[in-house]
Amino acid sequence: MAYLWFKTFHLIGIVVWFAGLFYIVRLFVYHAEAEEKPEPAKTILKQQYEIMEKRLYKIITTPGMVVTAAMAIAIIFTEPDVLKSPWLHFKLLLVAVLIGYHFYCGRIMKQLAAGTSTWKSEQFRILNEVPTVLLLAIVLLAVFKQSLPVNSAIASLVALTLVIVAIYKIYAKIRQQNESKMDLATKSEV
Ligand code: HEM
Repeated sequence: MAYLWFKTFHLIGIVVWFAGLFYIVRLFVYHAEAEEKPEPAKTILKQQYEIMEKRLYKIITTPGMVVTAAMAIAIIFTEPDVLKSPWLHFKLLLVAVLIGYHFYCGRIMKQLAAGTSTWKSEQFRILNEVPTVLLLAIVLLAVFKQSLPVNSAIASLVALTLVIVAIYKIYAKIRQQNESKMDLATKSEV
């Protein structure tokens, strides 16, 4: 019974952790775009994003990671045999990459606050897709376990990456068209 409780909170921790990871990099996009705004909007927006990022990281994202890991350890204590499963070893490898990504986001957050970040908003948009791919890979491993259909899993990861790239390119084109339209409208007003 304890095992099911731990698994429940393991899953809740994952939802919270990923909500934070996805949202924080979206805030980085807005934070980087604020650099291009005229004063005083630039300073006001940057200060606001700095506060939002810090709160999100400390109150949502990091606790989400801690709950996920703590509940995973509790599951392993109740079912130690699971440690012998090769799928878990591979999952842990991917989780290590995810934890690295988490702390890397913390580093970028500090650089943005110090004004030393060299990241462009477009680069943050691409960075934000890293956890999407990790999420699919980890959940596939956790659900299928040793019976994971490796070929289909790789195909679905490649398909997801291609869909992300296609959406990114279409979105970039739409943004570019909108910006050109706005430029034209501003020029005709002047
Ligand atoms: C912090 C490191 C983690 C460890 C040590 C860990 C370990 C475990 C263990 C031992 C189970 C129970 C497996 C079983 O029922 O046989 C489990 C379940 C699960 N984990 Fe994790 N996990 C971790 C992080 C994650 C992350 C980051 C995700 C998602 C991105 C995830 C997704 C899942 C899912 C979906 C299940 C339920 C699988 C099922 O009921 O069949 N885990 N995890």
